[in-house]
Amino acid sequence: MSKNALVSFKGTRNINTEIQLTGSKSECNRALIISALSNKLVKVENLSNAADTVTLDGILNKLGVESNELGENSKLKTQNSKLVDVGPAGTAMRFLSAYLSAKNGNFLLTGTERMKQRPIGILAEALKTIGADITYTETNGFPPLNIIGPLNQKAAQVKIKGDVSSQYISALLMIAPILPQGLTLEIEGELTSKPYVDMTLDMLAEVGIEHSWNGNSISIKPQAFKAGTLVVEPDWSAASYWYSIAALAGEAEISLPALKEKSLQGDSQIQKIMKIFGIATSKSETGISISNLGLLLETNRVLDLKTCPDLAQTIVVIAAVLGKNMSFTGLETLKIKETDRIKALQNELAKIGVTLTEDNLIYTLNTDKLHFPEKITIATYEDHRMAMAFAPLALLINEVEIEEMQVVEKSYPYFWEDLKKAGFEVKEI
Ligand SMILES: O=C(O)C1=C[C@@H](OP(=O)(O)O)[C@@H](O)[C@H](O)C1
Ligand SMILES: C=C(OP(=O)(O)O)C(=O)O
Repeated sequence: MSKNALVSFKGTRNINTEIQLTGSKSECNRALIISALSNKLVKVENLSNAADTVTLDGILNKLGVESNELGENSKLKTQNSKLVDVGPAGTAMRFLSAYLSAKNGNFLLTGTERMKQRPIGILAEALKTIGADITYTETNGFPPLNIIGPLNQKAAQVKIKGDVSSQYISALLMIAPILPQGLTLEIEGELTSKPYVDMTLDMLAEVGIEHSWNGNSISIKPQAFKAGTLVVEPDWSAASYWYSIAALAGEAEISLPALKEKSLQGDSQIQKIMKIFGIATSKSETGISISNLGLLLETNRVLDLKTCPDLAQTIVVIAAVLGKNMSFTGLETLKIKETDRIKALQNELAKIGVTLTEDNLIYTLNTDKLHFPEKITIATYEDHRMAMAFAPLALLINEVEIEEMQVVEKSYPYFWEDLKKAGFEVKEI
């Protein structure tokens, strides 16, 4: 049985701290795949300690050692598939589906029970069109996948739906340069989480891979990776919890070294979004610094979060506890993440009298019955972001119990230590 965290904050709600955030898991997981595809010509610096990154790194290292043992050019003769378990890591599942299709071997790619409910058919079918040998071993369209590589390229052009997960597109773009005919993706429908596709293309460009993007079509020709080092920046999604702490504190001055205002990560737009909650961001000598100006702007507006889905829980919870009846769009993909994040938010916000209701894909908070009990217990649904989005409530509620505290490992393993550093009391119970 895993432990819960009992979080509290004693004394005046004044936060003055410096937090060194771990590397971005999105950048890391791309860097690791690119490094493996380049046969280690590309190096990675500032690897994250996020469990999703540690898992992917471990898998790629193990596969690398095994393929070296067999010799560079020998075809794997094994009949039995090799088990590759990504646990809860969505990027690892999606990126490895493409990577393993291009590799020599017979793999059973699987993950947690939740991973088996997260759709992968759009990516798997696109890979099959390109020539991959993939079968669903349990449910059509969902992991686990049996992948027998390397693929024999049949098509260089593939249509792919863009509105379910950008990770499918990133996965395909990363293997494109090593495909004999390269790849053109024709994106159908609106592209969700677009900054993550930009991040993929920018990181590929850093190691010499060129692309063209015209209208809805992205092309990458077969080409070689250039030797180089991909240096990972701190995680902006993790930074969002410090914006939340700043917003709920009376006074706050939080320094986040090494973060860049202009980042490859789309979640850096938290800087702009948080202005409406009175949080200012400034450049410091070491990184960035955030402070609470105590000024709340007019929040009677609709915020579109399609380009930053991982910020949704943070922002919805901040608006809820500050009593802002805001509306949000672009939340469609939240239902297929670590949990159904809409349901999880609705359940947990109900505990402070707040509702989140949907009408025509517009989600609206009603905070008219907002109240803060003496103690609240938050369920986390195997979702790191539920734990981290709700923990800052300890600035407003005497005791906040966060169930299954280890969930934060997925992207921000030192979250609880960092909270303590900032003056929170965190007891494991
Ligand atoms: O490519 C990435 O690194 C990610 C893309 C996003 O997923 P979707 O594209 O499925 O929205 C995001 O939610 C996830 O945490 C990381
Ligand atoms: C959705 C997330 O991750 P993934 O899809 O990689 O599991 C996340 O980190 O919020």
